Amino acid sequence: MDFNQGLNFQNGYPARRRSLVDDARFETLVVKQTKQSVLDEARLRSNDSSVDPEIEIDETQKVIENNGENDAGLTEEEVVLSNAISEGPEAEKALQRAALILRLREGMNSLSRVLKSIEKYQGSVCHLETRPNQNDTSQLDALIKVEMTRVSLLQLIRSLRQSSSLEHVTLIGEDNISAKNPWFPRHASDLDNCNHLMTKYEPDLDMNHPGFADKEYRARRKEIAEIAFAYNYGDPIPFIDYTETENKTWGSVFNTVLELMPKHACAEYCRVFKLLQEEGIFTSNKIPQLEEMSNFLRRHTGFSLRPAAGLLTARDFLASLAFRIFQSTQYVRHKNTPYHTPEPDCIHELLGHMPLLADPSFAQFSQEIGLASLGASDSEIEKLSTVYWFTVEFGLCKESGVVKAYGAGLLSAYGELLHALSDKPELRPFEPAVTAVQPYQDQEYQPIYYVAESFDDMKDKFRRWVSAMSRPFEVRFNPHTGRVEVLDSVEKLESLVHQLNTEVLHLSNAINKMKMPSYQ
Ligand SMILES: C[C@H](O)[C@H](O)[C@H]1CNc2nc(N)[nH]c(=O)c2N1
Ligand SMILES: N[C@@H](Cc1ccc(O)cc1)C(=O)O
Ligand SMILES: [Fe+2]
Repeated sequence: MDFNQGLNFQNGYPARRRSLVDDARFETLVVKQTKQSVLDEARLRSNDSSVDPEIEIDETQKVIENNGENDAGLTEEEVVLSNAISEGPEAEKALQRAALILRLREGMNSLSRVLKSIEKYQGSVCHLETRPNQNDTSQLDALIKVEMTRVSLLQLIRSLRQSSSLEHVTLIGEDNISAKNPWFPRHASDLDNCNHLMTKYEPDLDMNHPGFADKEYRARRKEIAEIAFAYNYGDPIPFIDYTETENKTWGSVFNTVLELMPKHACAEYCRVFKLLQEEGIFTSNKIPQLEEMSNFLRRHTGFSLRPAAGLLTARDFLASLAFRIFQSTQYVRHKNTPYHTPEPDCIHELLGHMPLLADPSFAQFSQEIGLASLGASDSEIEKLSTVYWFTVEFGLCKESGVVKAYGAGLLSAYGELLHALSDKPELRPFEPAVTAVQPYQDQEYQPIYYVAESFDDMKDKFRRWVSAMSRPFEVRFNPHTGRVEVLDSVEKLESLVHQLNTEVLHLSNAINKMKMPSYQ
């Protein structure tokens, strides 16, 4: 991933703010670069010599961990700040507004020292708040908004960090402090800013990735990711001329799923799968193009696709569902592991997710999850994505007493599908509030799956649980404008009620007409 293209800091909050889901913790640029060079070295060795790769991996891992620790003090904002400064003398002198959060050891005494430092670096204080620290009431937390040149700001932070009267200092983006008014996409075009990636399972960075030591594979993966980085809302999704190897990988997964499906997949999945075969989109000899799949979805449920460069943060991924948009990867898993891959690829998206997204009731439900995620707190996003994980990705349900799979991660990975339905894993009844706090990993087969009484029962339970979430406002997608509206005024609600009344009138007219003798 090219960090500059993949990240956008102008969209209201930096990536780290959106990805506090445990797994989704963003690496700082510094950590990433260090990791990259260590990994490059390791790769060189494992590519070009016959040294036992096991030993290499252990050693490299140690170096990564150490480096990670050393750089832990730099936040993403500080890295961005110092990068901005290095652009030239103009940039150095540009005034920057910023918010600092400080933990003061000696209460108000420390505060006066901090204010003096700000004065010394010719900064001005625009806002100041203090409160007792929640864990240790003898200490004080302060929020200080300042305005000063970027160079001075960086110097100030460094000097504050050295001060013994401060427990710690955090710099956060100026527009990132209001929890009451969080930024979230209001229109599908805003999703151009919602494509933050989690880099942990990229073949470039993860030594366990099946493509880690395959140069050609990594180049291809990168070439396809570039398409996603360059993509903007409204563009047609570029055609990919898949290689024979890629089509063969698809074919082997496709044929195995086709074989297992009648016995193991839920009815809704099987219904749309057949439709996709009839339309010639699902065939064993070629990977469907995202554009044709997007058009198919649009006709059935109004869902559409946009290309994604890799595994997205849960917040960004869920947000797009609010607009009935699914962010889909376009590259193909490594040929050596058709039965399972640690990161989503287009086989997972196409074979796993698409059939259910073309099902009207499931599409509606997916959009509701998306809407519930907009402006949700980090801990709510974490719960939401955990439930999503154990349902949409890895869910099992009963159908006339028989356990079937509806989770996309099972229907795109026959290795895991067979594992899930064997007697190896533990099966538990699906209960959103309990499932929401179950830890999971996505590198290997799951040890635990949740089984719903039925597919519909899962949707109902999930829906009820989602609507009880604590977000202090309600949102609605307006299909006429394609915008998400916050329902916060009597006027908006009145006009909505009017609109719904008109629809109800049409529905009751239809019922009355059907009841008339002339209709029979
Ligand atoms: C919301 C939840 O975390 C879920 O597993 C998401 C995460 N990011 C993703 N990103 C991509 N590209 N494709 C996916 O299927 C997902 N799934
Ligand atoms: N394991 C899935 C792909 C996948 C990986 C990670 C995820 O978060 C989701 C899906 C497969 O092999 O098809
Ligand atoms: Fe998925």
